[in-house]
Amino acid sequence: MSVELWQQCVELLRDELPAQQFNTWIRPLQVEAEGDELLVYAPNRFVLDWVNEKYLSRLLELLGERSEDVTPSVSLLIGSKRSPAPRAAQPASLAPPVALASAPMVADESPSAKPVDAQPATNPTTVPSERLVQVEGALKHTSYLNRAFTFENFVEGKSNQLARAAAWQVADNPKHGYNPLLLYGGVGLGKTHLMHAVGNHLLKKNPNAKVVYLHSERFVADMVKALQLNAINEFKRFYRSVDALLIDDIQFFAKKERSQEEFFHTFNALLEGGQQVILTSDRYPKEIEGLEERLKSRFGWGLTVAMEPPELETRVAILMKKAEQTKIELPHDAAFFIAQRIRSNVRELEGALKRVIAHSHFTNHPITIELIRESLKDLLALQDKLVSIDNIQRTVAEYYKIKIADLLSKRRSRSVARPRQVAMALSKELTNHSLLEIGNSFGGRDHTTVLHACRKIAELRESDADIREDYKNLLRTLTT
Ligand SMILES: Nc1ncnc2c1ncn2[C@@H]1O[C@H](COP(=O)(O)OP(=O)(O)OP(=O)(O)O)[C@@H](O)[C@H]1O
Repeated sequence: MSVELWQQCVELLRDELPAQQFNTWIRPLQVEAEGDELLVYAPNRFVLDWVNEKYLSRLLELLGERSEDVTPSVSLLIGSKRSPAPRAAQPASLAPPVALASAPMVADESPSAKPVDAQPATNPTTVPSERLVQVEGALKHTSYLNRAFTFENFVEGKSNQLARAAAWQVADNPKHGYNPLLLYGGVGLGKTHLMHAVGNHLLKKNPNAKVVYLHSERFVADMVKALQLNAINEFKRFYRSVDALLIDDIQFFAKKERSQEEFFHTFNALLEGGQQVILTSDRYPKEIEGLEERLKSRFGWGLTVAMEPPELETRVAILMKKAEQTKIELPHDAAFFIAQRIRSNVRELEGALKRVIAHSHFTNHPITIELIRESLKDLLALQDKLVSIDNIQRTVAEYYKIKIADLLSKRRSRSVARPRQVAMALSKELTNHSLLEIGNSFGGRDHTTVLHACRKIAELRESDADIREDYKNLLRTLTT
């Protein structure tokens, strides 16, 4: 059984699963061959159990179809390829009670390799008190959490459900949740909000808890300062004494070797001490260039969850929630209008709402679609310019590698008809043109053809992973 064959099957599974599920459960798996057997490593028991329950049988089926008369033999383990749990050393009792004829499981809850290069505890410092105060001064600001970022204020939707559940688990059950918890995704999608929500919840449960939040650049700056002041020991002690360490945007650690080194040791010390670590990143950590492999591998010990841009219904719910918080009356159709047009991320959505509210206060008029059009005039004009039917046709043709003329033609072959339907559905979703106008722009088709295309694509987005992915990619290209 080869690793390549496994990778092929993983690729096939990628087509069958929504991207978020794939990224959360399948992507962190590592694999290596041992004789005829494949050893598949999950970063923790949670992932292992989930993969075992939900995806392993499908993977075995795919492997079976491709490995002719050999019965696929796969062992699912906890650990990682570079430091796998030594199988021979595991007593039989480690195998969880899951019967899997062709996929025996061996699990080791704790990461097998203790960090060999973890630094010993630092000696008590003898630095003069003045320097100590300076360093503490530099560190003090780190502990402030944004009290407004709570679970209650966080609107749940398909795109953030998993991340919210994982964060809640950590908040409600630290030490038994995932450690580290790493949330990743594009800008303004609520990573910082969720991270603070955990911190706030920990503080609510235990007001004496030392919960420290900071941006990774702050960590770097503090470390540089501590080095300059020859007070790195205080720095180490401070960060290792926390109950929970929350670090935002760890991609900024890339290429900062000394900081990574320090962070690595802090991280290990916290994990060993059972203290909680929560991290965010703007991309999948394995894809951060200039980040040491050993750090990437440590991140995998906990749970890594993707956050996606919210879908329309969630955007509407977020707007309603924000309006409620500011005690502003926002009619549902007005929220819908804004949510339909501002789709890139939640921060932009909030920004648009703030502008609308300010405009309403300023003119002393209630919030109506008319008022929204007026207050977001420049934004909407810019968007209309970007998202014209012409632009949609150009982008779709490019994406599917067909000619724009094909989209407008009468050709009915699948390779052209499906992209045409996608382009029509996108035109309906992203522009304010009527069905009739859209039909006219696609070679003079009537409005029922456009309606049929929109329904067909909506249906396929539910049932066909390829179309779902294509549509998502095209939406992203056209709106960001
Ligand atoms: N699901 C949500 N419900 C309510 N508010 C949300 C939600 N998601 C994001 N927000 C709000 O959107 C704004 C941006 O969120 P946040 O700062 O957490 O994004 P981020 O993913 O950390 O972005 P960046 O990578 O740019 O730091 C915040 O004001 C936050 O409260």
